[in-house]
Amino acid sequence: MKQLVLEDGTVFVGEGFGSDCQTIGEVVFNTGMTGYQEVISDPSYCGQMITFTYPLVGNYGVNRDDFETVNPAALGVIVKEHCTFPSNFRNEETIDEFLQAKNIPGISGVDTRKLTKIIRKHGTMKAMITSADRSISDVLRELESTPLARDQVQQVSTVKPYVVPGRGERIVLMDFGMKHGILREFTKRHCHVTVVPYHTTAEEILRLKPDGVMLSNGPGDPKDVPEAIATIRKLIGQVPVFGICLGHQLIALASGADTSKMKFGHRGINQPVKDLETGRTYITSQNHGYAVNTHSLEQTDLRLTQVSLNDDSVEGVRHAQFPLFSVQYHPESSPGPEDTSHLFDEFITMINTEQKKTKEDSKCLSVQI
Ligand SMILES: NC(=O)CC[C@H](N)C(=O)O
Repeated sequence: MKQLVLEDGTVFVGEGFGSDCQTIGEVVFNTGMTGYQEVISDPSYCGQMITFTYPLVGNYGVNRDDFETVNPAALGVIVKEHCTFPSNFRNEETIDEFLQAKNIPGISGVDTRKLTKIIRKHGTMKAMITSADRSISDVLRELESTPLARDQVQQVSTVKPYVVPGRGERIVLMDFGMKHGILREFTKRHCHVTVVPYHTTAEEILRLKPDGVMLSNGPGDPKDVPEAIATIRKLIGQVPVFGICLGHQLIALASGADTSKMKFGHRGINQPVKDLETGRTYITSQNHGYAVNTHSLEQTDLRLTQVSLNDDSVEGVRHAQFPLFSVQYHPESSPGPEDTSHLFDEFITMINTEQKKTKEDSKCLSVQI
């Protein structure tokens, strides 16, 4: 038997599955009814344990296609029930086998809706999955003396740059813990993508002569990656930029706005977002625990373009002069609705418009000469 002990002393006893190891992390809840494979393998969960509000997890197994990264960075999985006989034509292994292979502990038999209500009330909490034999006071002492990691981006970003060739627009993708879905959206559109580590400087990026720079999602507090904020500050105005999730938060910080930690965040695949430019509402896929502070945008060149219909938090911004926009949610879905995948087309259109402008400017210049 295993136990999940929250830092406030709440204890849930259940059955262990997956890896047998002990883990300490931040518990966050995801409300998606499907997509557990993509969620568990999303690198933005680095340092966190995921609890699913949907009661049955693993019923279509784990397949070879739906990974968002090869080695998941989530620290634990908490479920009401995990399926041991998955049924699906793509099924390769059970969630239990998958978590064992990836050394991620799981606990089942937990009332995850009760757990979610506790988190909604108190906010996200530090917790431990450990053997049910350990005394609670002992576990609480260890929890208190173990700080949560703050170097998650460093843990999940690529160590070296690499290229995914294509004949289209040349994109430099800053990898803060990129989901494969983002890369997939660019390769689908025939782009030539150079993926670079999180600490790549603006000079190194501009030397690659990119047509556009994509800033990926990633784990942790955006303020923990000051080197990326400094890079982005230099890129703004030099090249078209598109940011997703952590990338969006870093753009805000680089522009002089501020971010803060939300009480329990947005994690799920049915989050409604209103586009203030068109008046349309989109259903989006989300996974974030930090948000850009709305009023902090006032003293910047960023304009608020999208808001969450659940809590009015910032979901999108656009630069007033330069070709740059970003969103807090995941237009690449994986998992979730594809309502906003057109944003990748908009980015490519933005790049092409900029290229045309530069060509016309150089023509004017040569006529004057
Ligand atoms: N998916 C993401 O990029 C998450 C961004 C950031 N780590 C947050 O939790 O808000």
